[in-house]
Amino acid sequence: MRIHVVDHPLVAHKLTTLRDRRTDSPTFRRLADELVTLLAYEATRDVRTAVVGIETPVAPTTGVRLSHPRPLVVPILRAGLGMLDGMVRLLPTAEVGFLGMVRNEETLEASTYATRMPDDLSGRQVYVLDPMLATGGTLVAAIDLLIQRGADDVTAICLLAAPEGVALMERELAGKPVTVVTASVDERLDENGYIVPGLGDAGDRLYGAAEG
Ligand SMILES: O=P(O)(O)OC[C@H]1O[C@H](OP(=O)(O)OP(=O)(O)O)[C@H](O)[C@@H]1O
Ligand SMILES: O=c1cc[nH]c(=O)[nH]1
Ligand SMILES: [Mg+2]
Repeated sequence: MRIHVVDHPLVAHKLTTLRDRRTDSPTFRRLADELVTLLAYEATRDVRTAVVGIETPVAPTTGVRLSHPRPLVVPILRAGLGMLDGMVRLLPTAEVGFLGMVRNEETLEASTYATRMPDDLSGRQVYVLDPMLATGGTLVAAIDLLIQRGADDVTAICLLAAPEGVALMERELAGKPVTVVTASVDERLDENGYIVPGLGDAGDRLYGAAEG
């Protein structure tokens, strides 16, 4: 597994406002959207392309286009949905699948409540969107499923990560074709499994507190 922490002043600037508790939901949504586009620019450095021939108004030449099969983008509901628009703005032809996952607030175990994506991902390049890599339970389970279905290149884009989650991924996904791209690896997790300093509950800050 590889990890890439994007070191860029615009990323740091947007992340600082995102972390600020005074930032309201509409601003938080806009910043998450802008930030994912910047992270996605780095995360798609190895997106697969094919050489094509074209003609400009002046001369024939060659260029590149995204190759087939198209990349699959998988936001992890709920909070990952806040990253989808920013991602598909950069990859408008990507196919989109959905994974609904929730972490039990006491045990911190992740469970899956919805899966809507192709059964066969053989040879597919997949981009998983989840703002928070905390204990890592959610992303490990999500990526295991994608690899079981045949994905051979998985990149997780996270706004924030905790060292504990990165370590779990390194342990559980060792030797697998997985990359994590994030704006920051923070200090630690607190006793409730929240990233410190973090930004709080990403789902709640995007969409309001969830019941049930
Ligand atoms: O690394 P982990 O310890 O597994 O935690 C990370 C997960 O927790 C949050 O989801 P949450 O369960 O709060 O669901 P939500 O997106 O519906 O708010 C977050 O969006 C991640 O998916
Ligand atoms: O800090 C955290 C940890 C998990 N999920 C969140 O939304 N925030
Ligand atoms: Mg949440």
